[in-house]
Amino acid sequence: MPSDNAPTPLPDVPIRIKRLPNSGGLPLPAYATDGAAGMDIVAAESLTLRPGARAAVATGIALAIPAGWEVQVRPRSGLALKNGITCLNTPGTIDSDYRGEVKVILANLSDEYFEVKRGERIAQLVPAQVQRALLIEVEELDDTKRGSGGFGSTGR
Ligand SMILES: O=c1ccn([C@H]2C[C@H](O)[C@@H](COP(=O)(O)OP(=O)(O)OP(=O)(O)O)O2)c(=O)[nH]1
Ligand SMILES: [Mg+2]
Repeated sequence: MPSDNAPTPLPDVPIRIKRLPNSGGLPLPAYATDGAAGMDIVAAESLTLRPGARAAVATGIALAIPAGWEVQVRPRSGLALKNGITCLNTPGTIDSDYRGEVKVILANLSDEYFEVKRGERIAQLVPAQVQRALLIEVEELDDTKRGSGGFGSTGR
């Protein structure tokens, strides 16, 4: 049971989507369950990924994401765990001004060939609000306890 003080979910962000000529018969990205964070997106082509290979896989869709937002392309854990298939550039970034076909850059980290079948769900899309930075160039930065320590400097 949700508690009485459950936070209000953010409203759905509207994103215009266009089917491209190669999308015939394919479903649009969709949430698999009511609580799914990502919309599963399917491959619009079939291909074979040899061990260690990567490919930009067509999805048959293009988006117009509202300004101030992006869409992240993330791997599916089942493909990762069972087949060693991930998105090489995860999370992939779809810019709000990109109007080309959304592609999923799959990599086969396993030692077996992997068949991507057209219509198979290969990744998931998550919209995210983007905060842009204003860079302020300075001569000196303030001191901190960490300083330039990093990359395991605090121990395991
Ligand atoms: O997984 C991805 C990542 C990117 N893109 C598209 C949409 C994105 O807006 C564009 C550019 O992506 P990114 O900025 O990550 O790549 P880049 O190498 O910096 O290319 P560019 O110089 O075009 O920005 O490529 C995809 O379709 N799928
Ligand atoms: Mg870029």
